[in-house]
Amino acid sequence: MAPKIFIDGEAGTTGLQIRERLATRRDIEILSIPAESRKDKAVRAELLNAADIAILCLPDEAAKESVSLISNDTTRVIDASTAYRVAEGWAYGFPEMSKDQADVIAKAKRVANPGCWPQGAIATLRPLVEAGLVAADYPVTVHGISGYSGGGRSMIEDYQAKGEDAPEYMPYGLTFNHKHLPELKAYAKLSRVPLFQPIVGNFAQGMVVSVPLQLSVLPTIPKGAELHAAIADYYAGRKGGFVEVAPFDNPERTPELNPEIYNNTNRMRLHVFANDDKAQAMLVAVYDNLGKGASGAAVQNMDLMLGA
Ligand SMILES: NC(=O)C1=CN([C@@H]2O[C@H](COP(=O)(O)OP(=O)(O)OC[C@H]3O[C@@H](n4cnc5c(N)ncnc54)[C@H](OP(=O)(O)O)[C@@H]3O)[C@@H](O)[C@H]2O)C=CC1
Ligand SMILES: CC(=O)N[C@@H](CCC(=O)OP(=O)(O)O)C(=O)O
Repeated sequence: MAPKIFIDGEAGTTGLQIRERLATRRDIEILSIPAESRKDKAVRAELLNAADIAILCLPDEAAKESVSLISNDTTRVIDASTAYRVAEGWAYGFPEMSKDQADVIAKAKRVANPGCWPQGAIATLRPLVEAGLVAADYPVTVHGISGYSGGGRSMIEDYQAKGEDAPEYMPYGLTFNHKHLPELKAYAKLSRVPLFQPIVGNFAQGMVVSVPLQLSVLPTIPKGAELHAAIADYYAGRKGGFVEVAPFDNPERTPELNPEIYNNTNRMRLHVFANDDKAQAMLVAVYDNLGKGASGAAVQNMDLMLGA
């Protein structure tokens, strides 16, 4: 029998994109909730308990409610919200993050899908921290730009309603308390909370996440090529992964840093730029906030859990 998948929140931004990605799949059965019942606890409870895998595409509180409505021992969960990303008993749903993480996810009953922002910074920083090239207590700064779909249905409606009057460039997170900080610190293996300052751009989808590095403050100053080699080695030979590393190159500018180029794919491409004379570098990840940043990652995790 085909495994049953229930997307709780299937009418939202992330849920809809998961549905689209699964629309042609014949190896799974989608349990769909009638639109008028989508917030009805009893109907949700029934579908949650009937599912082999429930994918939660809900605000944090509603995701916690869904988990509490599961009364059996068989339904496995992928949660797209922030609720469980550093919680005990939950596997972090970034399969490429380490050599064994895909196996951990494949066996897990509870998987927390990563936040869109942290994934790019974890992908570039973790290999360097593990290799000892960037100290765990280095005062990391992360910044980036995301399309407005990152803010879900309400932000999409707001940008679309404003049309040409919508802001082209809107920095936020200015209290430096973004909800992604705990997972970013934990899975990049940092001992200090990073400074994270994101931006929303007036485009729907896609993102660029950057980590500038002042290498001169490190006890041993690595060259740009060493940073690149460590990152490239880290992801080399990972079967079925979606993280790729661009060749080491030092252009003044490049069209590869267009946030929209991997839209509607699950790709994440990493870049290292450096000036060895100045002991400066910048790590950059480019991907789709709704692909590897959300819905694509959820489908990747579902496939791992199904052994597909
Ligand atoms: N957009 C993105 O790029 C990413 C989003 N996420 C996370 O994924 C989750 C979903 O986000 P997103 O799809 O953007 O958000 P949306 O606001 O687009 O969708 C959320 C959906 O959940 C529904 N919902 C709200 N409360 C309940 C409830 N109690 N019971 C059932 N359904 C409910 C909403 O209905 P209604 O609109 O009628 O309230 C809406 O359809 C969030 O936790 C978000 O933080 C994670 C990574 C990236
Ligand atoms: C542009 C924008 O507003 N983006 C969202 C992040 C979206 C995301 O990653 O979702 P989670 O909330 O589930 O982590 C934000 O910064 O809060």
